[in-house]
Formats: sequence, C-alpha cells, structure tokens
Amino acid sequence: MSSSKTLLCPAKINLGLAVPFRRPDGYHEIESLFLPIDFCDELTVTPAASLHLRTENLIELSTRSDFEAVSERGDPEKNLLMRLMAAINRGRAEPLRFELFLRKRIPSGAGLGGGSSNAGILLRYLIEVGLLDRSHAFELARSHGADIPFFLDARPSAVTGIGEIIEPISQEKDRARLKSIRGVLMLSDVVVPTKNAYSELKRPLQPTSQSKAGSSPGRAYQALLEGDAKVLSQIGNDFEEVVFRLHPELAGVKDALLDCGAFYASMSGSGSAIFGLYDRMQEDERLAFLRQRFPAYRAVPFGFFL
Ligand SMILES: C[C@](O)(CO)[C@H](O)COP(=O)(O)OP(=O)(O)OC[C@H]1O[C@@H](n2ccc(N)nc2=O)[C@H](O)[C@@H]1O
Ligand SMILES: Nc1ncnc2c1ncn2[C@@H]1O[C@H](COP(=O)(O)OP(=O)(O)OP(=O)(O)O)[C@@H](O)[C@H]1O
Repeated sequence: MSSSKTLLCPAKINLGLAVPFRRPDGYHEIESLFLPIDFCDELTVTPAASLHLRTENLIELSTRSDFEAVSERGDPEKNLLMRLMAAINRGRAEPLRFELFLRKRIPSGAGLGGGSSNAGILLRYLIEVGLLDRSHAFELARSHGADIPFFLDARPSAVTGIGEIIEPISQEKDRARLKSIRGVLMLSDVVVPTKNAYSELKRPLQPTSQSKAGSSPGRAYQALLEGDAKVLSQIGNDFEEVVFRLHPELAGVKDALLDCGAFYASMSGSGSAIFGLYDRMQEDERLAFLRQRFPAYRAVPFGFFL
C-alpha cells in the first residue's frame, strides 16, 4: 500500500429511535432505522514515517471548539481515530504508520454519529486493504462506541441491541425512491452529551417497554418508501421528550420543518440535529425560508448516502 486514499465518512440520521430499557452494564437497548446521509467528513489515509493526525475544521458553529480539542491543535491522542490506531498498534509487532487527514464537517453533540463514522470508515478501509480482519475490526468498533459498528457498512439498516445488531434493510429496487427524497438538517450550537441524554430517560433495568416511540424499523422503512406520512407520524424518537424539555426551541424547529412541507421531521439520535424529509420540490425556497426564520441555525440540504 503506497498511495493515499480519500474516504467519505457519512453522517447518519435515526428515523425512529426507541429506548425500551437499561441493561446491567449501564448501556441501553435501542431499536432504530439508521439511514446514512451524504453530509460527510473526508478522511485521507496516507502511508507516512510516523502515525499522526492532521485536520481541517470546517464546522461553522460554536461547537467547532469540541473538535479543536481532539485535533492536532488540542490533544490528538483523544481523537477516536488515534485511539483506534493505538489499539490496533498495541497488537502488532510492526506498527501501522499513516498520516490521517480529516476534513471535519459533521458537528459533535448533534446525534449524527460524526466521530463514529470516522472510526467505522477507517476500520472498513483497513479491512479492505488486508491490514485487519473483519472480526477484529468489529470487536474494535464495538469497544470504541455503540454507533461505530453501523459505519463498517453504512447502508439503511434496522439497528438493535446497543447498536451492534445491524440488519441491512434496503434493496436495489428501492434506490430510485430513496434518491428522490431530499432532506434538510438544522444544525445548532446546542450540544447534547449522549451519556446525559440516556440517563435523563430514566429507563428501568428490566426489559419492560417504556418506549413512547413505537419504532419498528421495518415499518418505518416501508412508510419511508411509500411516503406514508400517517404511519410515519406514529414513529418517534424517545430522546425528543427529554431534549425538547431542556431546549424548547428545538421543538419549534421541528414544527417549522413540518410546516414547510416535510412528510417527516424528527430529532436525530440523542440530538441536537433536527431533520426534515421532503419530496424533491422547491428546495431553494425551503432553505431560504428556514435560513431567514432561524438565523442562528445552519440549514444543510442532504440526500441519502447510497
Ligand atoms: C444515540 C445514538 O446515536 C443512537 O444512534 C447512539 O446510541 C449513541 O451511540 P454513541 O454516541 O456511539 O455512544 P457511546 O460513545 O458508545 O456511549 C456514550 C454513552 O452513552 C450511553 N449509551 C450509549 C449507547 C447505548 N445504546 N446506550 C447507552 O446507554 C452510555 O452511557 C455511554 O457511556
Ligand atoms: N474524530 C472525531 N470526530 C468528532 N469528535 C470526536 C472525534 N474523536 C473524538 N471526538 C470526541 O467525541 C465527542 C462526540 O463526538 P461525535 O462526533 O461522536 O458526536 P455525537 O453527536 O455525540 O455523536 P452521536 O451521534 O453518537 O450522538 C466530541 O465532542 C469529541 O470530543
């Protein structure tokens, strides 16, 4: 392996996210439809004399400082990419040495899985070039973050367990429909630490369902393909209740996305990003309206990453 390779690291959104209970290990069981989107970071991997991280921070929000803290301008050893490489190299006689150049667009604390995507895409690349076997990569993914296993093969999937049970759900015949859907992401300076969001749910230890989301990923996916707003309106994200209580303005953003024609709108993951899904029409007008109404937010158009 001598040349460099640039890899896209897609963000994900959750269409429906149910959290029925807490487990004895402190993690929570989830049930969600994960959809990768074409809002991406870019990771360039180049063989080098030493292992190091170089970054370009393209996050246009105050939360850009969270990423600065884990860049070469802060403490790069805290970056998930470097933590993963350290774990891989601990088990090798000859350490892997790369320059990892990350162009960062996906904000942290947004529920978009940005850091997890960087990690999953790097692991996938190392599998592809024969430097890591699949089962070791999966174990590293699982042990470094609940969202990372999904990004080893980022495609529309029903995700359960704590995030490690992943069933790809889309078929080739769905492609045209999925491509016809346009989304808008509303990004803000609000950071929701994932750990706090889970503990605010106050879920019981035993597997009795307290979820309000009623999220069946299969049902959510069918309704998405059919654009069935009625079924989709019954599919929710359990985190909205606790996050909207702390940040009521986010509920207003979701309502505005629905008011301007979304057939579905929701918070992603544990927040704070809010997304709306639209049939492909009047995108420019929609973005102009949202940007004028919410000047403190970034309205980012997206499609699915297929
Ligand atoms: C909210 C989601 O984005 C939904 O897709 C994910 O569940 C979050 O996954 P993540 O950010 O990769 O989470 P991790 O970095 O592994 O965990 C952060 C913290 O969130 C809590 N956590 C996370 C995932 C999970 N299924 N149950 C949890 O209780 C744990 O307290 C954990 O210490
Ligand atoms: N490569 C990385 N990209 C982003 N954040 C990183 C990275 N490595 C470490 N971090 C740290 O991880 C924290 C969480 O970042 P991440 O991008 O996973 O956001 P998130 O919105 O919490 O994701 P989730 O969808 O899992 O809720 C950041 O605040 C940052 O300190």
